Amino acid sequence: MNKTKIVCTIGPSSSSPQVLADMIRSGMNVARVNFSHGTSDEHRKMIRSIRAVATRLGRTVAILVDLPGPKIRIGRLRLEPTILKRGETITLTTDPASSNLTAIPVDYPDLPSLVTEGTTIYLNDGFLQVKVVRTSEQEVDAKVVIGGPLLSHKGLNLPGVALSIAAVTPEDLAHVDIGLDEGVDTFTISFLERPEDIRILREYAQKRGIKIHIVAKIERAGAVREIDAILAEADAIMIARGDLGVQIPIEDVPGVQKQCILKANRLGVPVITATQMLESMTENILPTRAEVTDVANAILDGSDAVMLSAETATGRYPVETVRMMAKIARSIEAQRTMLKGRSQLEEVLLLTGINRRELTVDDVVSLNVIQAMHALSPRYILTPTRSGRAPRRISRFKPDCWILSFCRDQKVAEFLAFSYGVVPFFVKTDEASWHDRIFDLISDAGLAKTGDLVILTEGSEPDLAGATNSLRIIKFP
Ligand SMILES: Nc1ncnc2c1ncn2[C@@H]1O[C@H](COP(=O)(O)OP(=O)(O)OP(=O)(O)O)[C@@H](O)[C@H]1O
Ligand SMILES: CC(=O)C(=O)O
Ligand SMILES: [K+]
Ligand SMILES: [Mg+2]
Repeated sequence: MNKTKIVCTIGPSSSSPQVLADMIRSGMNVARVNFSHGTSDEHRKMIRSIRAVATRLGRTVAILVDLPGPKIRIGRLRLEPTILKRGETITLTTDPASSNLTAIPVDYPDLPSLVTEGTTIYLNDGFLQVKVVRTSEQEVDAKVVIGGPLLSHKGLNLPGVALSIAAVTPEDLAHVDIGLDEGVDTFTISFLERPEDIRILREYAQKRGIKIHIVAKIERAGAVREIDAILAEADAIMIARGDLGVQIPIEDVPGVQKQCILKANRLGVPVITATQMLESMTENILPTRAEVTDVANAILDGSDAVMLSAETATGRYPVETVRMMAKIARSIEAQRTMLKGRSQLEEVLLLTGINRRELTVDDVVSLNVIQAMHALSPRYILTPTRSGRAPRRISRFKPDCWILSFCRDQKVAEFLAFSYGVVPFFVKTDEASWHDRIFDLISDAGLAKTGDLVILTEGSEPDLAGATNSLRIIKFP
């Protein structure tokens, strides 16, 4: 099994129970349902189908609802694909009832007022570019600079233009209601720039009495600037390289990715690296060498999870792509210590702690767990947890040893599907002492035998979240 978690976008290529089952068996940990595509009925059906298949296989698959946010999109095209030719002038219309049959519909009424003559508009993650020549109340005429085929519902980007709406729109809140009705509790916010949007979404769910997990998508220049504030509010972040690569210069993406990963690791916030990871597998049975190397480097840098988008949503080889992702992960994970020795994060934390005495109690406990692991090569790290914080603090170092985590809250256990090397167990127990229950569980599952060395973290007040303050090294009884 791979320690790096694999997130797969579900779409037409992967919605059948057979394909879903094969993807789960091949290593899918999280199913992403992008609410930007399809109808509410389809979203409900998809969520139920993913749950049904996972239950049948006896596997935990977390479901991630990706909210559309203020992303501007092309509407439904009359001609699929519509070919844009270099040099020709096209018309974008915001009027759904436009009589201009060749005009390209856009779902954003403010578009004509946001652009002026000379503005470059990027379509389909920047693969197509047009330059505005004139605007009217409901139309934008633009000259094609970079042409090619355009499909319905592809994104439209205006880098640097301030969008007039918040990242959590009224439509998003309606989508959240559907997700919550279906028992989903993990949502992404797309195109956010301000950490307030995370609070708005959290409070909305809280009004229904539900605690949700929020994944902040880093895909605008503003989000990169606000990364520290966003990391303080979000439960996880996603480096959404598709839109990011248009919103900031594409050559800046690798550096931003590395910075975001290190900052997220430092705080123990799970980080997903996303988009075009094995893009060529949408068409081909094998990825390029560059793609394989990109995935491996994203993992070595400290990604908790890697994501597949069109590869599994609309690609020809969804199952083979998941299998390939899992193989790349397993190979590089086995070489981690040899290639990097002590992780960059361990260095950073040890140095700040020694020089500036800034380490917190849980920094020290998690560092000690890692030191003990290096010295003793235990069978497992065992972490009872209330909030998921203790396993995440250890997981951020990307240890070679599996972290088995035990949790009384099913939603908290499910969210650990986003953390590297963590295997969550949902334990139905109110016993004050977890130990016997945990040891029974492990030996029943055939995971350890008498005499195996394990590291166990503990809190002096087991019912308190964030109270882990000690570790024990024990021989499995
Ligand atoms: N449920 C779906 N139905 C049809 N096509 C889908 C679905 N989900 C994804 N896709 C297709 O897969 C491609 C990549 O998926 P992805 O989820 O990354 O979407 P996206 O449109 O690029 O938007 P976002 O920026 O929100 O991720 C999309 O462009 C879309 O064509
Ligand atoms: C995943 C996503 O939203 C992006 O790459 O833009
Ligand atoms: K989306
Ligand atoms: Mg995006």
